[in-house]
Amino acid sequence: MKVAISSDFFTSLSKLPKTQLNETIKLVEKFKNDPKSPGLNYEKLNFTSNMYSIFLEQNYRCIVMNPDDSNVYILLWVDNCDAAYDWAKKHTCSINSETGSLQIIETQTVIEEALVQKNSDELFFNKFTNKELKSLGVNEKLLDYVKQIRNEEELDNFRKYLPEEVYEALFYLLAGDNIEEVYNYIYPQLSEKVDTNDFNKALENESSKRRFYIVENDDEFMQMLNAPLEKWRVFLHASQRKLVEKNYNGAVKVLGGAGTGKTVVAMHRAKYLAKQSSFFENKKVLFTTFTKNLALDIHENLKKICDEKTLQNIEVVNLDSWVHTFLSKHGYKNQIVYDDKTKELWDKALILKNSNLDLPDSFFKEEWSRIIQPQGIVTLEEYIKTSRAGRGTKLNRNQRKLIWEVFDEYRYLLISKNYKEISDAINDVINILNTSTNNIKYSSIIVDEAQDFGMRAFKLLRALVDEHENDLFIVGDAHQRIYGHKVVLGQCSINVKGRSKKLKLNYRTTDEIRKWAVALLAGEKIDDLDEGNDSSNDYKSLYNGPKPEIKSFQDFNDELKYIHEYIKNIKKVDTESKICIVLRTQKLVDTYYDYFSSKDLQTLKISRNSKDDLSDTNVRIATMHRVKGLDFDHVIIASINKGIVPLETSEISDEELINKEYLQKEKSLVFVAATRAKKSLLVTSYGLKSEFL
Ligand SMILES: Nc1ncnc2c1ncn2[C@@H]1O[C@H](COP(=O)(O)OP(=O)(O)OP(=O)(O)O)[C@@H](O)[C@H]1O
Repeated sequence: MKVAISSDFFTSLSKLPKTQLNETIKLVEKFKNDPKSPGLNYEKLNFTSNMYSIFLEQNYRCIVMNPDDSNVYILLWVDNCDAAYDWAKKHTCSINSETGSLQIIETQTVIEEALVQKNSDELFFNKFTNKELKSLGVNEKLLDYVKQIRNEEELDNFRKYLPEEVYEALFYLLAGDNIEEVYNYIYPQLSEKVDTNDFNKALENESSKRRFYIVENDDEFMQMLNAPLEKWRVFLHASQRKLVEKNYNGAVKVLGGAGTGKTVVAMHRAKYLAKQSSFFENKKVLFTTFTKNLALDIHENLKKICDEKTLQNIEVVNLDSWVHTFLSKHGYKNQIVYDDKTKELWDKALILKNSNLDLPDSFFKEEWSRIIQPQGIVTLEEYIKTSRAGRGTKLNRNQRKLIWEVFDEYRYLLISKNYKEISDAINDVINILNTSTNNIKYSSIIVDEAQDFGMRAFKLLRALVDEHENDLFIVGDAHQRIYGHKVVLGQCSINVKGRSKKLKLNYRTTDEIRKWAVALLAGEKIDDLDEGNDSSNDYKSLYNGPKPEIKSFQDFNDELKYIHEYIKNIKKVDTESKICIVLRTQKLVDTYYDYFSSKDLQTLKISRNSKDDLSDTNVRIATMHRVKGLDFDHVIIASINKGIVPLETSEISDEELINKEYLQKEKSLVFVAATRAKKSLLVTSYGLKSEFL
């Protein structure tokens, strides 16, 4: 017996009134345990083959499919009696003879409506034969309609009638790919001949899994029923599922533009590994991120997709917190410090700068963070021998000696205060791990936001998991690097050769917003977290919406008033939507927060230490750094003025390479902020606007 539930069923379930919702959940539980249970009141629908209705109280019905002579039962829809019958009359659920996927097709409706927007464009799909279109999964009944589609707008109108993978295939054809390319991308695994009566097999088809869930695990299933709206929890895209459910012969790297579901994939991967209990020997899966608030959000989301036992096998923590906890357990006496605490020490150390060296102060800090710290250099001898590849200024032996005096002093000052920079603290962890008998090791490590991790962090992660099958799963996107410097995984003993993957479909952002954001980074060289480069050419979004609105104002008050009105207008039509105002600095966050709090607008600041409460509809205000990894329906990036973005800083160096990297990071910050938006993006400035606009 196989019991499955369609994604449309979840959608219809989420629209039920509370009483019917609870009743349906009870019924579904009964159904799942035994679809033939006498307690289920079945009625054969005579206007369709294979479909039945099950009675619920107060005249509600579930529509179920049970193909002839099969042991497959699929829940398709739930609604009030008339609407449920109407749905069943208008839809068929059958196996596509070309692709083998189970497709729900709306047949009895006036679908011409979707194609009313006649214009002079030629009928785009006319140039393809029926056989070609059918090979991509287009149902026989829809062929004539598909052939009337002229452009992307019409395809979008028609989208609701097409199975997702078929829409995608047509979208790629419109974008210029040929039939073979599209076929290989969407259906890479198809080879066998299709049996259109084998529903058991059809449910296992990769495309079917995007809309049918086979009920196997009770706890997991009940969790899904209680949160039916967020589809990513259950229905992964085939390209995502492929990465999750596979055994790899070592470390894997997954790249993907903003919103392509890297975090979703990483979470499902953690679940997949944590369920393989044989693999454990009491070791857990570590899921680590760069920022704390994202780790908290991920933990909340994992609770929604994992049963309790699986969840217990996963530890979710941002790496800095992990390091703090580990060291305090080991009686560490030093205080881990960040830039705010070290500034004073640098000022003192730089007094020793030799006046014969014509180098700005910023040079020393850069040299420290790019060469000395990542490579763990502690003596002059090591520094003299070290390669400084990638640094603009050349240094001879004597110059290195003179420079070292400043570093020596800076390190002395750190030691005298019992301060440790995070990378030194990480080194101490590695040393403890190497000497300790009670070695903490994980069965697997999943790394999200990998682009922001430094070299030492990766070395620590390497030390925390032995090299074996499925040891490391690293996801990231260097377009979004806003903290650290480029790291080459291969130099951290992490070999991903032959195991580098890429996600290409943006699920979050409209294509209009994606294009605007990608254009910000045009011409920048973006790395692939290893030795190569990454590109955005193959990164697409299948959603459309309004173009980003870019507005400049004379002064601050005009900008604030406009944003206020803009938000009020969104709230009128999209009352439950999540809106976020994103700013470059914390000071600006405070200013905007004070202003809007004094108006009739409910606002909240996103903090470093708390997870985002999805049910809260207050307008969020946050820095660009703080919104990393999150999503909102509407994003407003404000105060994009000259001097603020890119932020003018005394740290600007006269080394061309460094300045270029600084500018790239500032662009990445705007890129991250813009790509948080699902539906709309407003970008505002006042006075002189940023050069990025
Ligand atoms: N298969 C899917 N079906 C439906 N929604 C999905 C799917 N995969 C991802 N999403 C949605 O797309 C959005 C982006 O996903 P996610 O945060 O995992 O992307 P990301 O690549 O990690 O993004 P970023 O790098 O920009 O932080 C989320 O809202 C997520 O719920």
